[in-house]
Amino acid sequence: MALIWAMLVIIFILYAFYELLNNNQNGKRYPPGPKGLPIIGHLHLLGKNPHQDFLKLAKTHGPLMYVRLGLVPTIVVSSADTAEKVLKTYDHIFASRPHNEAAYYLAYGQRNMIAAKYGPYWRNMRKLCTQHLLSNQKINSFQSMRRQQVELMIKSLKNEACDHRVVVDLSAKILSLSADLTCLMVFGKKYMDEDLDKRGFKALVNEVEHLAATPNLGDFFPFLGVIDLQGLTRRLKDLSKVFDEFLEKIIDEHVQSRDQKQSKDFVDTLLDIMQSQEAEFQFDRRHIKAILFDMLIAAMGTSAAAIEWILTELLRHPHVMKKLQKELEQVVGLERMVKESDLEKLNYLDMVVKEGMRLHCVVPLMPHEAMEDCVVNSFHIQKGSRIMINFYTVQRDPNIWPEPEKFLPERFVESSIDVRGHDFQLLPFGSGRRSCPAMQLGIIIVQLIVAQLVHCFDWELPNGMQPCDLDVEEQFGLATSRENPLMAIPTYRLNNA
Ligand code: HEM
Repeated sequence: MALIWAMLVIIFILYAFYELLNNNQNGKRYPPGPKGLPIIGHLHLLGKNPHQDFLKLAKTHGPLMYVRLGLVPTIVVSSADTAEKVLKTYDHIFASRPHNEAAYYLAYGQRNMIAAKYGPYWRNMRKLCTQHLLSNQKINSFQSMRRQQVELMIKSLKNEACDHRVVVDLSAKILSLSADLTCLMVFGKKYMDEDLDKRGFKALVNEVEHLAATPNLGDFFPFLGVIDLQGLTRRLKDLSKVFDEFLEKIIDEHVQSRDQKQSKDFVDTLLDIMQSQEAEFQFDRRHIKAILFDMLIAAMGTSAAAIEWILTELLRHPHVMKKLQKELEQVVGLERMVKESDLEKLNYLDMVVKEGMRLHCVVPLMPHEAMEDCVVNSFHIQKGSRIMINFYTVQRDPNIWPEPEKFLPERFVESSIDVRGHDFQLLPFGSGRRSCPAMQLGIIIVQLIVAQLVHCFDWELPNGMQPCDLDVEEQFGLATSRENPLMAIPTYRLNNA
């Protein structure tokens, strides 16, 4: 009991000291924001979908809003103009990442690329990944693997569709395909549910995603990290041990079979780099494991969620689905499946994918950190602040997007706006130094799988459900996906049945 009292007194003194420091604003003008509570600041205003809560708050407080999450000063950016200032004009100031308990325990002390602080280490890691793992040449080398895996999924769906009007869990199918594509590219083989440990591969990846997205008191009150009031640190340490053993085993297997291989997965490429000592920084097994972990976590859920959302909207808008099928019939024909080389001719598909990614932002809030004091829109942002660019709000801004809640692929007719980070009103892959280094791969995977599923099957909702009744509830996470699985009835439509 005495210990608890002592701790409460320490917390109170620290808090009083913190408030004293923060109330002394030296005449600086800070961005507006809602009124906060003592100690917790604005944490109570955030629910299970914080990007939606921030959108509501931004309507009152504007495109540059100040909130305090526990002890962490946080700036929320909610317009394309302000996003451009943060991600382009002052990118050199905002390109770091804040401390993150989950990444600290799971990713070797934040040694992965996603969570690394800005500096020479991150720069070297990023250069190494973009040159050796995510280059166009490397992405193309996996083209036939992608074709085979997508065809396998179509075959399995076709077999299921033979049984009259079977309802399939499309979310699960897409996630499973995305896991297989990722594992084959990164590790050179697929991992089944029974792999990794008794909980199973996908369940553990799921757990990582869940823990990484759970608000951790240690991130908002740094001194609470060691106390682990929520029991999250214990779970994170347990998970990191399981993953570390798994990744060690994979590296050992690759070391043993290296000479017999013709095509190189990511592990082979990283082992080559380690042996050649060509990396411009100390590069050992720990770094290989951190990169492998990154690739797995960053790739699987994001692509799957984007595809799931686009199919959701196609099911909600049958006339768009029909129009896309028409384009596929004209460009590909009904005698064969879609190839990657068809994608550049599919203009309507491009519009459908852009509109799906605009309306359903898969990574709505990726945190950055200010490395120096800075003035944006005449407001002061202090060094160490967490910066959240709310891509979800930007992509639903009615001043830029008429009828922003509607799924209207036609809004991209005659428009040069694309998703590659130059147009600040549409940033599904971010922009600037910390933008997604696998943008090209992400676009290929999403376009290919959406096109294939729409080309090979007619889709119907189960139990007589009307398109407008299909829900769009979101589940915030590392990748924001559908809360409820997408269920639909496929009917094979190509002539080679
Ligand atoms: C549709 C699929 C994808 C979407 C929507 C997406 C989106 C994003 C976004 C929004 C960011 C953060 C930008 C920022 O901080 O401002 C990001 C970062 C990142 N993504 Fe992706 N991504 C996708 C696929 C992938 C894939 C397939 C990989 C790997 C194979 C990948 C690897 C990464 C990495 C390593 C980072 C961190 C970059 C850094 O901090 O320097 N992503 N992604």
